[in-house]
Amino acid sequence: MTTFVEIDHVDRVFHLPNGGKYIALKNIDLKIRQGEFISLIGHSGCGKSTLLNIIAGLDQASVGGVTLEGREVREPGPDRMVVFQNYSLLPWLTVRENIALAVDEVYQKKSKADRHAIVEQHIDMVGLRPAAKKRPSELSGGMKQRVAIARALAIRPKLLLLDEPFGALDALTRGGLQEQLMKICNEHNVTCVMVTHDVDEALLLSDRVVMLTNGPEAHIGQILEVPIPRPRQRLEVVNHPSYYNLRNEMIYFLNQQKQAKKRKIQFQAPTIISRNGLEKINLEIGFLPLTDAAPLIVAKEKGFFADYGLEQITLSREPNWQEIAQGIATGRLDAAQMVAGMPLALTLGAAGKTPIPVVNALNLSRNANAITLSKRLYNEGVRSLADLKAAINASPDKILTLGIVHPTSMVNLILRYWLASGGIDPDRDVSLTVVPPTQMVSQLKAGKIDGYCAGEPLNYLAVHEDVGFVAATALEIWSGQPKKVLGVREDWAQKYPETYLALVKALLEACKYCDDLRNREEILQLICRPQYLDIDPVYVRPGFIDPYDRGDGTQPQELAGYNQFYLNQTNYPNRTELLWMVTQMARWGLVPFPKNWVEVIERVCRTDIFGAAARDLGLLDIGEDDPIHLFDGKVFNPSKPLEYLQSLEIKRQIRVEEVFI
Ligand SMILES: Nc1ncnc2c1ncn2[C@@H]1O[C@H](COP(=O)(O)OP(=O)(O)OP(=O)(O)O)[C@@H](O)[C@H]1O
Repeated sequence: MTTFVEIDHVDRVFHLPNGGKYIALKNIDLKIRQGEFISLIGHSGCGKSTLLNIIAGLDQASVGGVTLEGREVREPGPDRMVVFQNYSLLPWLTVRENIALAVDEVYQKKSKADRHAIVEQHIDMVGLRPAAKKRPSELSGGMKQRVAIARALAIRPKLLLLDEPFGALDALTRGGLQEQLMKICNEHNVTCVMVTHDVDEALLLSDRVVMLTNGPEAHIGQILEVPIPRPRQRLEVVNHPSYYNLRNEMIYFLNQQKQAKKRKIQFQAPTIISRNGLEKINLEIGFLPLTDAAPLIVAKEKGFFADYGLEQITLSREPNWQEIAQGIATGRLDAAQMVAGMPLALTLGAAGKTPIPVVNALNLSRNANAITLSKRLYNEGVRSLADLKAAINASPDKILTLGIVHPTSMVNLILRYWLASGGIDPDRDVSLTVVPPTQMVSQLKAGKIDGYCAGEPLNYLAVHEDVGFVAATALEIWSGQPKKVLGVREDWAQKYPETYLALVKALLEACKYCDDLRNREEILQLICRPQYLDIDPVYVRPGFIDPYDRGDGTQPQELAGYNQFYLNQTNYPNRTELLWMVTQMARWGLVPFPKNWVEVIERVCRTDIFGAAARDLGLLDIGEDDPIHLFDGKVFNPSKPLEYLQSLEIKRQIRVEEVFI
């Protein structure tokens, strides 16, 4: 993406009269393309206007900054025009004079006739010719806002900034103006950032909706791509297949922020409730709306948490894996469902982040990942990895984009491994991009990505919607691969040892329940409820209960063990597997390979806690650290990880360092 505006790690700290400080914005990082329409949405007071003012140059970031076409924004300028909710027109000037004032100021070198023509063109653009001689007091709210927009556009700003521009208008006027703005932006390729509270307005106008969390320290919680083609008609937008999904995502995010705020207020009261011999029985556990959240949902709904004394468990549905990582890092979440590599990556401080020791004493699921490629590739004859390589070779100018849910997820490591085994360099021959799971299918449908590696039900959804086919499943690449784990901070585990043990035991029981196939129908109904996956069970059945069609016309595939929660030593936090992940993260430059890898693995992989839980439950066959067999015939021998790493052909520069944890 060519960056037009870059908001580069912006913090805004306000110094308060009492000597304290208020951190309104924290680490806002966003790149905007030319011609893109971005909406900023979030609850009142979260910092939307503060951010807009920083982009406008009306306010300064305390940390980081903003660049427009590579130049730093330090003060207001005619290349950025702001349209405010209250119009800001000069009351003693007419419509024409208000617009002319800005035009005369900016275009001093143009002739009077040229300036006049610009003013008249913009009066027409917003349909105000009959009112051109009227003063603001003689205009309706909608007309005043049209003047403000015309005035802003007349000086051809590079960036149009709109702060709730239609907030004060009635619904009819608002609708008309939204359509006019959309038309003007399309015709003139205007780049816009708009603050709004209105979910439908954001979806109608935007290419991307940036959702801010509540302050203090508001940050970007989620970014939604709106894959609805332009030019847009309101009715077509509302009828677009992704509209209600996107709308639900936004409402869910906003509701969740509201609840988080409430919980923060309740936090004033003592938040640690000790009972039943446990240090803390009230836990907040994060999860993502994916099929493999089943053990957490079952533990709550079937009473396994309560059986182990954990009486007050809140399952918090999170928008993406970044939010899970942040929730654990800040202590907002006690524990979370995590992608398998996340405890390790957080502990090592992957990608230059501050290391946060996180431990795993329980694997929650295995397999149920797959690689989906687009129907377009299918129609070009791509069926296998070799076909994909041939397609890439045949079009060297076109770089395919493939989605992953998080850099530390197994899907990233598995997709990279699969590509590299076929001679495709995952960093050079294709482009990998992080997409929240909830947006994977809509981005594939919109042609923004050409495929992805993800968990279920995302692969089957692409097949069902006829936008993709499954090129390889986890069972074919590495049968039994770890998928989701239970992550908690190491200091949390030390502070609440009995609680942690109870949590592991309750979830082990839930995992066992999930792998009793007689319970699957019941579990399907539980996990699809609105507060969890919020999806029609029909989309989750394939692979979970029924076999599924891969979307390539072949017979439904045998999927026994595809969603695995307990059988075949699923839950053992296997050190060999973790070490393999270290090699892959080092292979792709996410982390250095730790000289002290034994220490790192022992620290993250808490087989001692798993062993204690298994013993208490009478489980004897708990698992062991066996070598790993992958689809390309290579065997990973844990006694020589560096040799293995060096033997891999496609890789980045390997750094071998002592890692201090
Ligand atoms: N000059 C200031 N000094 C101290 N705090 C400030 C200052 N300006 C803004 N804030 C605080 O920063 C936070 C963000 O304010 P901002 O106006 O950006 O929010 P907003 O999301 O635009 O809200 P709304 O939707 O209600 O307009 C608020 O908590 C506000 O009280």
